[in-house]
Amino acid sequence: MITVRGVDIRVGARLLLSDVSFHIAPGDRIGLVGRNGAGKTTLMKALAGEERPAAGAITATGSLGYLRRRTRERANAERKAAALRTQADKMRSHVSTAVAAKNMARRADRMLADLEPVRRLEKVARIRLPEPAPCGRTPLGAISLAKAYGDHRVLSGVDLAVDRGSRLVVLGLNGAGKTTLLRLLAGRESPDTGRVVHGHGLRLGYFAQEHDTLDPARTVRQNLVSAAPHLTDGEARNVLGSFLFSGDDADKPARVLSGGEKTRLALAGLVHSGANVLLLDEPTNNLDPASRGEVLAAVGSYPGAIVMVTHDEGAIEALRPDRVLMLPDGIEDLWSPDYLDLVSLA
Ligand SMILES: Nc1ncnc2c1ncn2[C@@H]1O[C@H](COP(=O)(O)OP(=O)(O)OP(=O)(O)O)[C@@H](O)[C@H]1O
Repeated sequence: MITVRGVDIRVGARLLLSDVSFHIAPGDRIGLVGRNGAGKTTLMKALAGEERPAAGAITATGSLGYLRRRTRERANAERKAAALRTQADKMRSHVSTAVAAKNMARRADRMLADLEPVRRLEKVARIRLPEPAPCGRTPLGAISLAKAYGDHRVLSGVDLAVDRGSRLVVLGLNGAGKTTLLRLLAGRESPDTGRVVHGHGLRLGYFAQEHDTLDPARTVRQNLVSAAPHLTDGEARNVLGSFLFSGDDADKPARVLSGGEKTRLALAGLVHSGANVLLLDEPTNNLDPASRGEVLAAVGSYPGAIVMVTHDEGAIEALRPDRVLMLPDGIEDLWSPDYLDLVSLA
């Protein structure tokens, strides 16, 4: 699975590709068409990890991600080894530098010998996500939201615009109103003043910390199919497998699931529901490392918009937020890694 988001590629000073976004799922067949010099080969190199984009991001999950990392490491090592060899060639002819030249050439050889051979893909990425339903440019917004419980004012004057495919992380100390904001956006509660604005084509998916989106009496499979009714039996089985539910697990009632299993099931339903905006409240709570990895891969490659509350730095890395909203003040800013220090406090 590869997700390309807002990628710019420069060749020297020239901007060869600008704002390229698309998504490749396992089994997809894509033809790249363009005139000579349009950037087809450069884009292929970028997908393989040999070219770095000047802006935007290319992310790959599963064995594709592994392959891209190996390819990048190999390209770096080959560049360094070539530079060492060039330098060694220049120094070889002088008696005073001949020994150093020989050492440099040896170092270059060692650098290449240490590289793991680039392996062919052995299996495809496990999670295959459908495209979210089409929607307008800003599927979800909020205008001047305020909420109090009794005398306790939690939120006041919070404005928000969630653009298609955008990534927003909500940060704030305990009790700052993060869950309250997500509940207001999800329509689970009403604001005292202000309003939530639904844009054209909005399909909202809400992941609540308490898993109240699951029906405890229904089985794992039934819960998935009620969240994502378009799935065939075979697809539902594959989805459950990719979210680590195998064999008999599918027939268990949701009420017997552990906290981590409920999290996985709720997220499997959401990412396959056709939702184009996901509201995720602490989606990695209670997860063992394998489940957390699957969930983060799903979050990282989901092409719709996400509004996430989390105190998990790994979840932020997978999300790659564009913007941050700080509560209770409702201050919005472009995301910067400087905000990571605040994540564990949130
Ligand atoms: N139904 C309710 N009735 C009364 N007070 C509530 C209710 N829901 C939330 N609160 C209060 O509103 C404040 C904000 O709660 P909220 O759960 O939104 O905070 P949070 O930022 O998500 O906190 P945390 O990081 O601890 O999850 C808290 O003081 C909480 O006790």
